[in-house]
Amino acid sequence: MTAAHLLSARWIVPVEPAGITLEHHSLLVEDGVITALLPTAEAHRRHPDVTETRLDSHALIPGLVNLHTHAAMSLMRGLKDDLPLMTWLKEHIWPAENRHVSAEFVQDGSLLACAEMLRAGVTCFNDMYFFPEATADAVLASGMRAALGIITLDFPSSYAGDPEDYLRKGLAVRDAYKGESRLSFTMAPHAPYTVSDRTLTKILTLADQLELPIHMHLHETADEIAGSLAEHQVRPLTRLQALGLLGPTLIAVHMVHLNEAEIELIARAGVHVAHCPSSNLKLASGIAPVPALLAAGVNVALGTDGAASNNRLDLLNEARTAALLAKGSTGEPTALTAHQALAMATLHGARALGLDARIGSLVPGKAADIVAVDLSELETLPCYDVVSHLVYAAGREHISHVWVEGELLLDARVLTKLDERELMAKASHWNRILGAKT
Ligand SMILES: CSC[C@H]1O[C@@H](n2cnc3c(O)ncnc32)[C@H](O)[C@@H]1O
Ligand SMILES: [Zn+2]
Repeated sequence: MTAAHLLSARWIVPVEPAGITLEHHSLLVEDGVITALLPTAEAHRRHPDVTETRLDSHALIPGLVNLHTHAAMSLMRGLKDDLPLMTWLKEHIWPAENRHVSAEFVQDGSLLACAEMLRAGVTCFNDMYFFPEATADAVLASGMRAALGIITLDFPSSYAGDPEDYLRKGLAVRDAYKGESRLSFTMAPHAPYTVSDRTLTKILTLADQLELPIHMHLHETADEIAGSLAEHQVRPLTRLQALGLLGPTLIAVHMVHLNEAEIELIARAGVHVAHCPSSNLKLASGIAPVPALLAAGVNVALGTDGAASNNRLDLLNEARTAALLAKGSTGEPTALTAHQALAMATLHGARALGLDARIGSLVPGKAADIVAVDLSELETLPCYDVVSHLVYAAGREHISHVWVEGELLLDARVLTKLDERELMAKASHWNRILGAKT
């Protein structure tokens, strides 16, 4: 996109202010930033010489924010299905990771995931995986944004030997990519059952010193709670509270098993929740109490989790699933509206990452991270309510264009910076390696 550009669309859903859909409006984008949102006729009068992209049957929405994934696990999609979390992890995923995960694996898997996410309208994702430097390179090649986890586990992997080693390596990656405006970092202890009190305390100190969010799986399964009661005599949240981890920098992933007191506790502490409905359903972990969390004032956003447990990196589908689950589990059709679901897929994720001053809605002053959805296909006709269609009727196949900082990354469903054939060849290569019987 040139220095100044008009994006004119049939509809614009800015997400902020909430509940608004504008018809026949334009976004003026200058040097990657939205500088005006105005009626198209007025935009033509005021800016007659500015180049324009006309999207006459499309809705423009903010880029989607995937608040929890393991991008490189796209190469493990469908490797092992239909198991509960701990059997899946201990008997299949962790052994496969120990044998196969390298910087090359992570780079190829992350590129594949970036391609899939861009084609699904995701412009920013919050990642937690081994070799984050390889994910960083993939993100920069794709043009997306990402928050990368400085991961920690108390056991060794093909990436690091002990918690100090994990932290040293992760912090070095953060130093190496300083100044990359599309990258940020989080402290990412894997889960309460894989990280000790001593390591968690160290991570909290680092997070405070470096002003980084903390990204952690939490209260995912009933077994996790039972294990914590057996080992620590308290539930995981109580343990983290005692360690001082509960606060507005914590992004707690899953939060399926919560009692009323815990919902109040995290609301008061300002903890953010990454709700991953498809992963929770597929691993039979349970259903997170999202309506109760929202009623308590918790910022709830959406994640796909990795492609090995979902098996799609499709955030619009998570918005639909979240809305349907909330209604079905409460018997209340207004428990989670389409507008709320879209806000969870955009602004709420940006807020959890501390990026809501820059992304998450289409308002002047924010970066031009924009998605165009084509609503002229027969699956989305007729159209009475655009937001209803975005959440309940449209699919990722209707996403036509994606921009990050005004840079066109998906043009009529074609990736502009990534080579789809090369990605497919790499996926086949790893398919042969991980699929080989030994
Ligand atoms: C420290 S790198 C991330 C680590 O997490 C594993 N993982 C993937 N999905 C889940 C999940 O739903 N709960 C817990 N852990 C998960 C992944 O395989 C890596 O080992
Ligand atoms: Zn996860």
